[in-house]
Amino acid sequence: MRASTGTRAAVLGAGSWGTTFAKVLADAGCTVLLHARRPELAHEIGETRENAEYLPGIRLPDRLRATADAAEALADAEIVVLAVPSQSLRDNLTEWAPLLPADAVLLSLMKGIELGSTKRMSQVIREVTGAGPDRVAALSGPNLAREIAEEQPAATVVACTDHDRAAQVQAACHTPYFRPYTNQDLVGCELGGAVKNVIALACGITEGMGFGDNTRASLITRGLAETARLGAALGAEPTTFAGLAGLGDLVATCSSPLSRNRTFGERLGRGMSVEEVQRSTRQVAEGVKSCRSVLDLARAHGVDMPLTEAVVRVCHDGVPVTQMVKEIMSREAKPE
Ligand SMILES: NC(=O)C1=CN([C@@H]2O[C@H](COP(=O)(O)OP(=O)(O)OC[C@H]3O[C@@H](n4cnc5c(N)ncnc54)[C@H](O)[C@@H]3O)[C@@H](O)[C@H]2O)C=CC1
Ligand SMILES: O=C(CO)COP(=O)(O)O
Repeated sequence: MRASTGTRAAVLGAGSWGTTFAKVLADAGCTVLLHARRPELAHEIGETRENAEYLPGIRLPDRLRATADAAEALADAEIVVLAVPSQSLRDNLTEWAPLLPADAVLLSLMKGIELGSTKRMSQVIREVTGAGPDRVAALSGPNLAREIAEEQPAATVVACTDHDRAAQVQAACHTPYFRPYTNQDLVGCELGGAVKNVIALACGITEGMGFGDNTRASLITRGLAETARLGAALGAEPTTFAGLAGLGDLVATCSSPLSRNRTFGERLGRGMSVEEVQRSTRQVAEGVKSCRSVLDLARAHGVDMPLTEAVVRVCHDGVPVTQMVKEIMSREAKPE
């Protein structure tokens, strides 16, 4: 493990993953400023060393400070971590862009595709900030926030087209419980993270309907197949989808009761409406919106994504979950 003591990091977004990753960076030796939108949350973290709303019971390290002042968070940062909901990134970043240090790495933790533009988060970051590809990275893998916050061992991928930058971020977040690998396939890693949320919704739906492990394994496997098809059309490396940002994250999210996407789907499967489920949670379940942008992206590239389409039909077209299952199962028979 390379020591990274002294690296200055800013984490923008104090939700469950932003706060957890800020802890990881601090545990790896970085000096971390965590930016919360609400001054009262920043104050509470400072006073209690806990983000009780998102991570109750987790003590945050002393090397981590919280602030509601973005300029203070970003001053002199060498690594700027973006951890807000994907659909609000463009607006948030437009506000922060003038404050970004010129050479800082911009690291996306987000797993979504922008509605309308169908852009990946790294593309939004480059467009808003003008940063070159060597400064923009993404972190993705089987990383349910609560488990990482409890220091349960896990691995992840730091993706950047520039290997040296990926290695810089890798060193900055490597701890005894968090093991980052590098990968230069940014496209594949970002797609893996965004599409697995959509497949986790499908898994949750069938779970809520009372179906078991065969159904889930079938969805995971066919979900991976359609993710890889989209990746091939967009120039991703096929091997990425067999890795942590592909299969690894897909399996974790589709299987875990901690996943917000899977839980959202489970509630739909039990009969709640999309609006009812949305009202029942404060945290972001990215797949609910990103299913539409993923499908738009697939159609623009002539890629068939039947599971993503099924999730769109339930989440946005009001199709009942029983009908969704019938539609998937009655598709034309074909070779695997
Ligand atoms: N929670 C997890 O286990 C993991 C989450 N991720 C990804 O990280 C990203 C952030 O997720 P979380 O921190 O879990 O989300 P969250 O819902 O727990 O927190 C979102 C944070 O963004 C802030 N925010 C800023 N602008 C906002 C706006 N306009 N609307 C709503 N919130 C706004 C909120 O105040 C909050 O601090 C997502 O893309 C998610 O898919 C990735 C890996 C693990
Ligand atoms: O991305 C995640 C795990 O890697 C978290 O998934 P959820 O957003 O569904 O909780």
